[in-house]
Amino acid sequence: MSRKFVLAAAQLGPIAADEPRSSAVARMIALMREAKARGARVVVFPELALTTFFPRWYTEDPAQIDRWFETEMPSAETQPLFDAAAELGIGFHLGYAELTPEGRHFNTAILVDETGRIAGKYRKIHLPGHREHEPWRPFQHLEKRYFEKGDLGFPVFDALGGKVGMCICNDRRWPETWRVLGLGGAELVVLGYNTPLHYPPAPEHDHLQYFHNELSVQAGAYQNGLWAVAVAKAGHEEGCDLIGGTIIVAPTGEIIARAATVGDEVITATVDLDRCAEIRSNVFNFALHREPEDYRAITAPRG
Ligand SMILES: CSCC[C@@H](NC(N)=O)C(=O)O
Repeated sequence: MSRKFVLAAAQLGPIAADEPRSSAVARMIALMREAKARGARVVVFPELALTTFFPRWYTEDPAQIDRWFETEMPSAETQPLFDAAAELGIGFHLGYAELTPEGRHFNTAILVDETGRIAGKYRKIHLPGHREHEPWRPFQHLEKRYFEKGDLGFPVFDALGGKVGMCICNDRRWPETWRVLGLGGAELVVLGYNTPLHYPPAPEHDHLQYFHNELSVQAGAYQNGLWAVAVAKAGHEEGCDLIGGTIIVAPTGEIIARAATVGDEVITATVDLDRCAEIRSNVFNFALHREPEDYRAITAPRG
């Protein structure tokens, strides 16, 4: 299978709280068709792409929370997305809230290959925000309340003719995420995000939200010699502004495609997985130049 292909990132604009999943799925199918028309082999959708970003609201009622979660994938409501992908022969990445048969809640993403097979699944490890209601905030960020920490590590999957790693939103800010994926051999990392423009605990950093997104993804790509795609759910959603800034980044750290809006938008780039060697055989040749004996503090237990 060719290791050179067109990759699409499908940014989503806001999803209202009362927008049915069928509407979000229809929007994604339209973006998927556009991606295919532009020659894409795979299209990457954002974190929690089926619903509004519900951790912005506090509730103690489990039923109010569970309604945002998927108990099966595909489900009746998401099957049309799988059907469209099979019809078009295109792979996709989808973020959603997962409720397992055991009653466990995860912030999850799957990678579906061009044959319709679920080739990979990841459950978010770095859960940002807080657990209890903090009424002083203009909106909540209750991922620590509504999700368990992911239990699948940072796996790397055989897909798209190469090695594909996944992470989700806040994970992208942590160099450890990228290095573990890089050590696992990832040649492409796919991720989605919901990032509010306003960060209530440190509003003096609000103007840096786009910069920090690019800084994190570009550094992760370059320092591990891999391709990265980071895809936003963007725009004014239920009173909260979410950044756009969807990007595709080469192993050199260069941004080669960037969204121009905060709405539904497809961007594409030609990805050659063999280009990872430009970095991985040189400055970040792990076998030659890494010094793990001196990195032990990184994996010391929380103190
Ligand atoms: C409250 S922390 C900042 C927001 C966080 N968002 C998610 N979804 O992880 C992010 O890292 O983009």
